[in-house]
Amino acid sequence: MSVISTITVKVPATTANLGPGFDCIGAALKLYNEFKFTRNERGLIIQVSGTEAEKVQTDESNLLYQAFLKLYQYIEQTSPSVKIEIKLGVPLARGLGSSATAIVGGLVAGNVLAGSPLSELQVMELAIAMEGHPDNVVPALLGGCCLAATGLTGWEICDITWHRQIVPVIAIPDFELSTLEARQVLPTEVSRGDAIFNTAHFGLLLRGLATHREEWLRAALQDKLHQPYRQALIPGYDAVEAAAVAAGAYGMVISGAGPTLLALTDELHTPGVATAMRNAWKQVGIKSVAQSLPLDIQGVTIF
Ligand SMILES: Nc1ncnc2c1ncn2[C@@H]1O[C@H](COP(=O)(O)OP(=O)(O)OP(=O)(O)O)[C@@H](O)[C@H]1O
Ligand SMILES: N[C@@H](CCO)C(=O)O
Repeated sequence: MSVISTITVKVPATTANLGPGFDCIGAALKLYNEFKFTRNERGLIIQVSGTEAEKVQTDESNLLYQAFLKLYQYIEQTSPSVKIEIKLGVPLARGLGSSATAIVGGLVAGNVLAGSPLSELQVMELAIAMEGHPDNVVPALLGGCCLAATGLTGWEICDITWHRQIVPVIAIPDFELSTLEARQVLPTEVSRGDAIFNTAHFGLLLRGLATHREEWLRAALQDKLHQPYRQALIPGYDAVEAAAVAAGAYGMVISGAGPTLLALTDELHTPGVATAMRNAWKQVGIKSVAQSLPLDIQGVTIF
């Protein structure tokens, strides 16, 4: 069997939670990180280019490399020495699944270089264990919008129908919010009322996404498990939400753990919603980049 000496893995950004689906739903977006691994006898080399490249670690602590090592640990083999070239398109710590791209990229690259001993399901389980929740890594691997739930013997993954007329618009501010910090503000227990609220609204979200029925979508994006606690970490949240809705969005939510904000709208209102979100943030002194990003339906690609 010939030994593979180089491989490139392209992994999409993801937006998790979609309001009431905290820690269980996410969608892949057409924004990518690319990771090239080349066997290299002279020890670890990590080179980074692209968006905010200077912020990524270039030593053994790099998350992408840690995931690569994890794969080899799991299959009980010594990892090869590699040169890694990272091309960043997904901004870091903004709620767009940058850590998931690194985890998925490192595991998938490691698996291919090792001769593909693990199935896609095994790689997915390792990725979920590393990230701690499934809602970014699963769509990053599979593409589209995915729901992950613990089954009786392992994870159950459902692909969620996303009506083609529903367009995501994201506004990415120029400040970071780590997932760790955004999880620390959450209560460990919630009331029965809040649990029922989210159960009902999550059901409504799934039906709203499938049907594009506007009144369902407008109501469905509400959440009581994480957003009320996280909004204080995102200055201007209320103003950006009001501007997005006034410009024609069905509603707005925090993308992942934030601070990126995600509005759902239709094709016609997309430019107006993006401009309104950017302007609302500008008025409170925050620079942002706002744009529509279609769903990626392919997930991780290898070449
Ligand atoms: N391409 C990468 N290579 C190496 N490490 C990365 C890469 N991308 C992200 N990371 C690591 O992940 C951290 C960001 O993870 P964090 O979970 O806080 O945010 P996120 O994944 O962007 O957002 P969210 O999980 O809310 O979608 C970075 O600070 C960095 O340490
Ligand atoms: N579900 C996760 C996504 C961010 O990684 C959270 O909201 O904390």
